[in-house]
Amino acid sequence: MDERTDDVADGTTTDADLAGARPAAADRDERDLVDDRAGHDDLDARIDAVRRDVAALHAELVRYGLVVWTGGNVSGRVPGAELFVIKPSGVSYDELAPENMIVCDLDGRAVPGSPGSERSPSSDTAAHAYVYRHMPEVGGVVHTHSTFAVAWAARGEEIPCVITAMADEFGGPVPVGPFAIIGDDSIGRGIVETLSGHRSRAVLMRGHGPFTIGVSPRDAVKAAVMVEDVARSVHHALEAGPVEPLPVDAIDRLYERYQHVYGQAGDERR
Ligand SMILES: O=C(CO)[C@@H](O)[C@@H](O)COP(=O)(O)O
Repeated sequence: MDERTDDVADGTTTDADLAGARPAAADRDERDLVDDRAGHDDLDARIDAVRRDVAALHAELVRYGLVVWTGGNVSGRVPGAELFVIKPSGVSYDELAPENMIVCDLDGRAVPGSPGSERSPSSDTAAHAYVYRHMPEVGGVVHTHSTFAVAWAARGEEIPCVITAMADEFGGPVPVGPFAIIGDDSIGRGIVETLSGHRSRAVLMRGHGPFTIGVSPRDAVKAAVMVEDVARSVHHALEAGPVEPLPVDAIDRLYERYQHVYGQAGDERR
């Protein structure tokens, strides 16, 4: 191990120092992973804050019944740095903690020697990284296998906007993205191609399940909770018979109200 990695072992080097390190692998981009204006000390604090936030938000997926076993994942962009934090792959939700979250660059590579990097990052890391590279406004990404949203994804059907809760949260139908197999950029590309310029913060990846985005990890988790809620409601409505989409002007008015009036002035989506 080089001196820098040795320092990590005894705690004298932090994420920030490593995140500022020139990429170790020769084939890495020469881009700077750190916003120089911010400085390293502040960066370490920002990374720690995202670690805490992302670790805590995984408990919300369990709380709302959106995942089973080790399925699903949450990530959060580190403000002012070309980095994001994501959970380790296949680790029990009971074990997840800030110190075992994994800091990755925007190519989805774990920062060498950073706390948690001894484990493999989520198997969806490439998808999350693709979204962060191509949607700079996105601060958080979530994936779940929540039952009703997965059922709509299995059928390859968008969820029609037939209730005001959908107009509020998604500004229209929840769209379906392409069938894509994990292992390269195809899931991430499907998310970006479907959601770029779209009001919805949720996409039903065909044959797989929901991915959601947000201005923050918490915003993306909220979208994951709400897409499962509306998927369930609309499914049950359809069981009783046909449904009618809301009028477009009503959807527009409800969406605008929800973005700019609902909640408090300091809310993050304002
Ligand atoms: O859906 C997939 C992959 O796309 C699951 O493996 C995913 O929910 C959980 O994987 P990770 O534990 O994050 O590696």
